[in-house]
Amino acid sequence: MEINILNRQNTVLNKFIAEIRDRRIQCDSMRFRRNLERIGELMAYEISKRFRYTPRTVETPLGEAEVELYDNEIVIATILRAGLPFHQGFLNYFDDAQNAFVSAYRKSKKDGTFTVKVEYISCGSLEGKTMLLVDPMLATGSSAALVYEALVEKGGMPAHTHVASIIGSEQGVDYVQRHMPHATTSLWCAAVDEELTSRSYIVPGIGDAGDLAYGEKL
Ligand SMILES: O=P(O)(O)OC[C@H]1O[C@H](OP(=O)(O)OP(=O)(O)O)[C@H](O)[C@@H]1O
Ligand SMILES: O=c1cc[nH]c(=O)[nH]1
Ligand SMILES: [Mg+2]
Repeated sequence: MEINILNRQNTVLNKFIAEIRDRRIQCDSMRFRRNLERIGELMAYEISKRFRYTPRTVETPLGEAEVELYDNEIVIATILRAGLPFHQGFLNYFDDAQNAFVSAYRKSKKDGTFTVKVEYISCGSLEGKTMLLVDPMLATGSSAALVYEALVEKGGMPAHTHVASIIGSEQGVDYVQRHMPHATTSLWCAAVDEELTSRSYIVPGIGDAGDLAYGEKL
């Protein structure tokens, strides 16, 4: 699996990551959502470098211009809730993409562990398409791997899947490498942190992305 960690190069992305991590800035939920969206836009640009391009001719008022355009059929798939602002960033650039939405949540057990439950799935055909599975947090990696399986079962097999996450953990990166198809999946993270808490929150991470974007849930 191709793995791309974007903050290994210093760019303006660092500022957006710093703002979503900073406890004094992240509590401004409108700015937090917009930062997830801005990171989605930057990642869309980076991922577009992997697409397949063919030459086209565009008529201008004064003549004809040659331009290379991608012809991948793109599906942007998102895990509710925290994925929504990130998804919007991708959709701002891939404005003609199809879209898929999946609900996944952590169901706690009495012993303090949890399983991830996938319930709602809305998607069209994925067969032969380029799927972008976007979710800002990759903690244990279970949500991404289970949602991928559920989407493929319902929509068919994409030609290639780009899993895009903002903050990953080393454990999550390792998990998706072991549980997703090697040849047809790429992973993109803005940053990867070393640790998880006993409740599988990323350290230093950002906290709970869904709550920061939309408020605490019961
Ligand atoms: O890699 P994992 O260990 O599976 O964790 C990552 C998941 O956790 C977050 O969602 P959460 O369950 O907090 O739902 P929310 O978006 O509704 O807050 C996040 O958006 C991922 O979907
Ligand atoms: O650190 C984490 C882990 C899962 N979900 C989050 O929102 N944050
Ligand atoms: Mg959450």
